[in-house]
Parts: sequence; structure tokens; C-alpha cells
Amino acid sequence: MEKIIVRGGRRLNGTVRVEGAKNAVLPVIAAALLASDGKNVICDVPALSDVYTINEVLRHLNCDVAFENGQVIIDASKELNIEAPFEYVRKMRASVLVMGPLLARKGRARIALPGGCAIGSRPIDQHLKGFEAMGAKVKVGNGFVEAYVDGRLHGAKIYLDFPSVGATENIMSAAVLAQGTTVIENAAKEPEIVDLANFLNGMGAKVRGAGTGTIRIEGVDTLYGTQHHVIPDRVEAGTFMVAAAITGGNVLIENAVPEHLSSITAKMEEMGVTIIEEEEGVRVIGPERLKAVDIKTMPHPGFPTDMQSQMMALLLKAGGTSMITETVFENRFMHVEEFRRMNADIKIEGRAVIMNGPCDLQGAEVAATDLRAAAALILAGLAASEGYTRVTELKHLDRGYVNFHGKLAALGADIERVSDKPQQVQPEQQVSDLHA
Ligand SMILES: CC(=O)N[C@H]1[C@@H](OP(=O)(O)OP(=O)(O)OC[C@H]2O[C@@H](n3ccc(=O)[nH]c3=O)[C@H](O)[C@@H]2O)O[C@H](CO)[C@@H](O)[C@@H]1O
Ligand SMILES: C=C(OP(=O)(O)O)C(=O)O
Repeated sequence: MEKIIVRGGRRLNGTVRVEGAKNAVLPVIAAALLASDGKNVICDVPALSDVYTINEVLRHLNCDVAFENGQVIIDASKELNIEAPFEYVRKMRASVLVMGPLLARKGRARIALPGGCAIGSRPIDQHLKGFEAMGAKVKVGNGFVEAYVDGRLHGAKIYLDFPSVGATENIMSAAVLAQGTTVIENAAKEPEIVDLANFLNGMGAKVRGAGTGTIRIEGVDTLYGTQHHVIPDRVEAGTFMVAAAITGGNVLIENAVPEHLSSITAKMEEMGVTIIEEEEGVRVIGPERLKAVDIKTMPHPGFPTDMQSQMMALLLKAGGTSMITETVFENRFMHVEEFRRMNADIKIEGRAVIMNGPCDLQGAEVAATDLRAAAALILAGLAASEGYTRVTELKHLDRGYVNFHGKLAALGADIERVSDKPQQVQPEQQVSDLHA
């Protein structure tokens, strides 16, 4: 078994560079299925296990995919298969994002039902509602969801009940090859939606309004391969912002985009953290004493749920009572029990968590329950006053962070990753081998 062992007490100092965003690259790679002519070259791709998984899904669908030096090159010009089996969807729910592109290009898609995960039930009804509005028939049975259309999808007006990121991406990626114009209302506004729209437009699509609540897509007949640079990962950036703040350190987070981080910056400033925009990125300087604040997770531009557990680690060190309310996912508090093992004064009340700080965090054996929980437990370990924190279930961490322990060690953290079974492999292989 692999674990990360961390001992607290060191202030972090120096510079760390964030990678391309996981949540941007996954829909972009899925949408590369739309190019029937030419190759797509996706740049600034992080070596994450989720990227290896989506690449495998595309290979299974009969694309040629190469991943080298941070570039994924995809040739989707051959006849495509239409089925994404459970072995991929089980590993990564974002596999469902191939459904829109397949339906648009092949008129048919069959995807294993994603089911729930550690953070909630996560249905895909809004994705399917969008496909149906565009003329698709949808059938669910035997653990699969199948959608098919006679001829071509047609444009439609689609109102999302909730601004779902995945539904907005899947519907956008279906609508680009539909006949006529599609309008998505109450669309998600996350920066990753804008990145996907830019990629689709690079392939020859006509998408307008991404980043606002109304997205208009005029269908075209064919899409072509293009080159695309993935946006920097705002959640990885936010995670290192917390690492700097929780240790009272001074860290420059290179490549971070300040406009993508406004809600995180605002809350951290309220807590007494100094945040300075510099040319290369964002500098974070932790104070001697952190102040308690309340946080509510919301769709963008609200506070991101993907930073909820990391901010919880930070609030455990703040003086006073803080509350975090989770409104995006129904059950994203599995890490609370693990924090309690580290001597946190913390309790769950319905959809909120209440903390009384500053807590004297102590090292303990803890298990990651999802990828952000993994990062949060390591962050708490950096701030523990005594003992070693040993974090297991690192398969979650590897979905979303490249060399997290190495980057923290370079900033001065006392941290190492150990394995019962030493492996003689390159870093990129190491991630994929974990999921072989
Ligand atoms: C790969 C990726 O980009 N993942 C991100 C994406 O996930 P994902 O795209 O799955 O998140 P959504 O925005 O779709 O989900 C938000 C909420 O809407 C619900 N819902 C969603 C779709 C649907 O058809 N019906 C429905 O009820 C979900 O159960 C959840 O409670 O956005 C989330 C919200 O910012 C982030 O936490 C994830 O990191
Ligand atoms: C929940 C997350 O990702 P996913 O939707 O891929 O599970 C995340 O990135 O925090």
C-alpha cells in the first residue's frame, strides 16, 4: 500500500507551478471525438490518472491517442465505436462526457451508467434532457444508458434545472454538429466551460456566450483537428494557496489565473491571508493568526465545492467558530471524520459543518475518501503540531494532483510518499500503473 507521510511545523516558502486543469482537459479530450478530419493537439496536459483513463476511453472508441511531453495528440478520423463500458466509467465519471460528441458524430452512444460516488448520487438527468430536446431517444437498461437519433440532432432551447457543469459540456459538445441553433439557459459559467467553448470554436464550431448563463450554439456540418492549450488548474492553485496560508508561509503560485480564483481569494483575505497578484501568478503570505469565516459552496462564480475540504483544513486553524455549507453535492463531508481523528473540533449539522478553532491538530492515520479530501488531509498534516500524519487511498489524490508531495517538499514541507512495493518506473508511468 502507498501512503504519504507528513510532519507539520514547517513554513512553506518558494515557487510552485500549477498544471493544466483536470476539469478542463477531460471534456476537451472527450470533445476531440468530434473532429472527423485532422488531428487534435492538446497542450499543457497534466499527467493524471484521469487523463490516462479518458485516453483509454478514446482508444476503446477507435481513436489513435498519443500522450507525450504534456501533449495529447488525438486522431478521431476512423470509424468510431459507440460504447463506453463500465470498466472506464467506474474509474472516472467524466467518461460520460463522450456521450454528447458520439451522439453528434455517430447518432448513437451507449455508456455504462455512472452511478454515485463518495460525494453524492450524481445523476445525469440534465444531460439526457438536453439530448432528448435535440431529438434523441434515450433508453436506460442493464446498467447502460443509450441514446440514438434518426439522422442528425436538431437545435433546441434547453433550460437546465441546475447549472450543471457536465450537462452544459455534454450538451454543448452535442449541439456543435446539430442542425440549427441550440440555446442552453441556466448554463454553468465555470472557466472550464469557456475553455471547452474555445476548443470547440478552434475546431470550427460556432459557440457564443460561454461563461454566461446563456450559451448559443449554431450547428456546423464538420469539425477539424486543431491545437489547444488547456487553462491552468484553479483548484490545484487554490490548494497551494491553502498550503501557504496554513503554514504561515510565503509562496508564489506560478501560472495561477487571479480572475479564476476570486471567491477563494476573497475568503482567504477575510481570514487575514495576504494575496498579491504578480506577473507570473499569485503570491500568498500566511498570517500569524487566521480568522474564522463562513463559506457556502455555489456554482461559479460562487465558492467552488472542489475547494471545500481544503478550506475546511484551513478553517480548523482559524480562531473562532466557522461554518461551511455545502450546496452543490449532497454528501461531500466524508473527510470530517478523518479530521476528527486529527483532533479537530468539528461536527456535521445537516448540510453544514461547524468548526471551533484554532484546533491543536495532531498527526494520525487517515484515509482519503475523494481527491480533494486527500489533499485536505495532507494540508492538515502540514499544520499538525505533533506526530506524523499518514494518508492512504492515494488513488484519489492521483486523479487530480501531479506529484503533490514532491511539489510540497520543494517548498520545504517535511513529506514523503512511500510504498510497501518499491517501483522502478518513470513518474508518468507511475500514475498510469496505479490504475493498470
Ligand atoms: C470532471 C469535472 O469537471 N468535474 C467537476 C464537475 O462535476 P459534474 O459535472 O459532475 O458536476 P455538476 O455540475 O454536473 O453537478 C452539480 C450538482 O448537480 C447535480 N446534477 C448534475 C447533473 C445532472 O444531470 N443532474 C443533477 O442533479 C449533481 O448531482 C450535483 O449535485 O463540476 C462539479 C461542480 O463544480 C465539480 O465538483 C467537479 O469537480
Ligand atoms: C469531484 C471532482 O472531480 P470528478 O467530477 O471528476 O469526480 C473534483 O475534481 O474535485
